[in-house]
Amino acid sequence: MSWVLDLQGVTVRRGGANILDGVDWQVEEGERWVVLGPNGAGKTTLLQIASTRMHPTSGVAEILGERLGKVDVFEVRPRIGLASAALAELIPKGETVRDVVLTAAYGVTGRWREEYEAFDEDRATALLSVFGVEHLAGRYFGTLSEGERKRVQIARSLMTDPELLLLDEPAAGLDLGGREELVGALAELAGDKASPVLVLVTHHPEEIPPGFTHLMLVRDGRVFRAGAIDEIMTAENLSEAFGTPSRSPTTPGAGRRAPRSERRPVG
Ligand SMILES: Nc1ncnc2c1ncn2[C@@H]1O[C@H](COP(=O)(O)OP(=O)(O)OP(=O)(O)O)[C@@H](O)[C@H]1O
Repeated sequence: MSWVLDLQGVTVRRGGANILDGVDWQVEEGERWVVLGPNGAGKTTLLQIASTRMHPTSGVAEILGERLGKVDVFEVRPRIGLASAALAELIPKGETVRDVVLTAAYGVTGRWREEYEAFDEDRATALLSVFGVEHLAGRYFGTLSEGERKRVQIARSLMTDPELLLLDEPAAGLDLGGREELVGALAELAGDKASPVLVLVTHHPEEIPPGFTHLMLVRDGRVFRAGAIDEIMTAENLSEAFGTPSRSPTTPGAGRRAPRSERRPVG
């Protein structure tokens, strides 16, 4: 079996503490994962490993069949799409939206002297159109609303036609309407068989779009529960992972997935 992600005993040690602690995680072709957990649980660190931006202190991480530490990460990165706040900060505010997407073809932020083919230009335009922001192609990235920026970032993350797409809190900073729209766009992505393997990091259960198949709950740098989303998404598991009293985690109007023990039979 060739896994898209295969982490075995992955530990990351920083400042005298294990911020990831013995993480085992296997992701297969076609799966759509949500990584959910409270602030500071280690979700972003996990994506840093999965995106080859960080190496484990101990343990083994294989990404798209390549073992971290034994592969030139710059060869693997074009196969991985990433949208995160840290990456967004690197995008120059005076870059046009079209170039924000286009420059992903070279894995850079900020257009300089690279030459792009007509094919690249067409793909960038098509991706902006998929996320409903093609009318913003000529605008400067710094002038966009937060919701528009998120859509542009996801379009950018798909530019290299990646095999694995990692989204770190894509709905952070959005108002309710913006979040609803983004969740809808992610649901479409999840439902499209041509989409890459998806990993969505969030700490809000109500931001989980329909179509996601697997859930990992992280707590204190460890995998608390992981598996098929319908099995793991229970009120008990969520309250234990978040250390909160058991209650529905969904908010009115936003909820897509009530936890299993709270769903009512239909009909
Ligand atoms: N370089 C570092 N040195 C020391 N501690 C670190 C370092 N990087 C991260 N941490 C700590 O590791 C823990 C996990 O951080 P991480 O950003 O992965 O959590 P997270 O689950 O993504 O949190 P959030 O939901 O708040 O974004 C946090 O307590 C953070 O302070």
